[in-house]
Amino acid sequence: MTSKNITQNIKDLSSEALDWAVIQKDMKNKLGRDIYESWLRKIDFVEEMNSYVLLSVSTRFIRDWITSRYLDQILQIVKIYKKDLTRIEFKIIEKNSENEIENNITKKENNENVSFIKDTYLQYNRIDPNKRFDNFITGTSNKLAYEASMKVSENISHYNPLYIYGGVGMGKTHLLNSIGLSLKEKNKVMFISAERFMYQFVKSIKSNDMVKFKEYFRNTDILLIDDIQFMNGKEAMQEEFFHTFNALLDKGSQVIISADRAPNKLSRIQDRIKSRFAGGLVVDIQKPDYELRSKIVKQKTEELNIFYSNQINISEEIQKFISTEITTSIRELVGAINRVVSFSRIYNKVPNLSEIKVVLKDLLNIGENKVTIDLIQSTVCKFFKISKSEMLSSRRSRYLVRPRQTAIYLTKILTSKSLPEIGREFSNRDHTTIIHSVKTIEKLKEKDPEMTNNINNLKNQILYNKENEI
Ligand SMILES: Nc1ncnc2c1ncn2[C@@H]1O[C@H](COP(=O)(O)OP(=O)(O)OP(=O)(O)O)[C@@H](O)[C@H]1O
Repeated sequence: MTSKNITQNIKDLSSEALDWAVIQKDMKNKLGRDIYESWLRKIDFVEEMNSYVLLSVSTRFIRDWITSRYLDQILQIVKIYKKDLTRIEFKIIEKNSENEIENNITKKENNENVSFIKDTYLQYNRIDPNKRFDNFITGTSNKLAYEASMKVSENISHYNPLYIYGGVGMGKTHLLNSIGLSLKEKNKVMFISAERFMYQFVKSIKSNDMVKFKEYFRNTDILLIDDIQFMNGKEAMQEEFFHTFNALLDKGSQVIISADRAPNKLSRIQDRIKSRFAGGLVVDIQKPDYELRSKIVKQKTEELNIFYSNQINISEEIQKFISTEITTSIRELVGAINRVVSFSRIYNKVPNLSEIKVVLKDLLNIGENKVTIDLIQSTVCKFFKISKSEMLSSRRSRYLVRPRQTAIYLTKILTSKSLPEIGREFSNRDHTTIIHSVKTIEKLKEKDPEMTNNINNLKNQILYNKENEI
């Protein structure tokens, strides 16, 4: 199997019809089970046109939520299978029959004296048996977080709350899960992501089930809450969380929190909550150094080799290549090994180094992507001869609006930032302003060659530090 064949196989995928079930599976893997179950599972496929795909959801709220947070990632996944699709459109199709079914279930369960709401939580309280302390590999960057998690599992309320933070894919969920696993025999454990907490919270308000919601969360012995940064800006949810949190600490329950940043860096989260977080034990997980990366690669390769009865022998050279090149996160590292193993099983041979480069192309690119919003803003400001404070101001003079829209457009196409993230970097503008800016520039590009020229020029400067080539 040559690199050309592999590339061809990847290309061949584009000629097949879009299989929504496959895309849903990818969304689940890429964005995680919680986000998938809460929002993405509700998306139905309607039809595929030349350049866009039409999907449906049942309410405007769900559409807006998905559009503002996950649209980019969904499009990226869709493009893997159909690179010609450039847009996703949503249609609202109300699902009365689904609501009726849900109401009937509620009634049935109420009759049987089983709390509907409680069961709903339990469905999402699944602890993953594969993420344990004994398969968490430690190194300098995560040792402290690991040891603190072990301590909490041995001695509840010793450090309360325990707050673990670190970048994406560094092992925070793995540690929270391990704590949950080791304490669940003797304690009532609740493991939930902040996103799911929010979803249940909104659902309980809508269905007048707040009492049960409060009771359920306040009755737990161990509350593990993942990705707390997600609460940003959601005042009502923060209020509820704060009271739940205090009630739990008062009764001696253990609270463990994970986030992508330190408590004092959390944005749009009430100060009293941040200060509560900072009052417990705060530990971070840093980026893995080479030593840890190579330990993980070695151990995971050995595990998989044993699992597949010694049929997969990934050479030291390849192990070293992966450990050196994939530095972004442990998730990428583990993903890379899994991909190499899948390749070996499909093609019945271990890939050589040049094949590895094809198989892991997208992962290897991640580390090289150095385009930041700051770079885009500065380059655009220099190009249009305006200052950065003018660009970020709220002034609407024409000589500022176009450069601002251009910078927003370039951020959208050159980075993987979501619309709200881009909005925040442009002085907290709303995501609808961001959508409007992108659409305006797209339209202008179609009819104004000067605009196309400017955009190409700017793209070159940002990506390659060159002025005139594309
Ligand atoms: N030290 C480690 N040893 C073994 N596996 C690890 C380690 N750290 C992370 N992993 C694995 O890497 C993957 C990503 O880890 P995890 O989901 O815990 O990251 P995270 O920090 O919670 O990321 P996110 O912020 O995206 O939720 C998981 O499959 C996890 O089991």
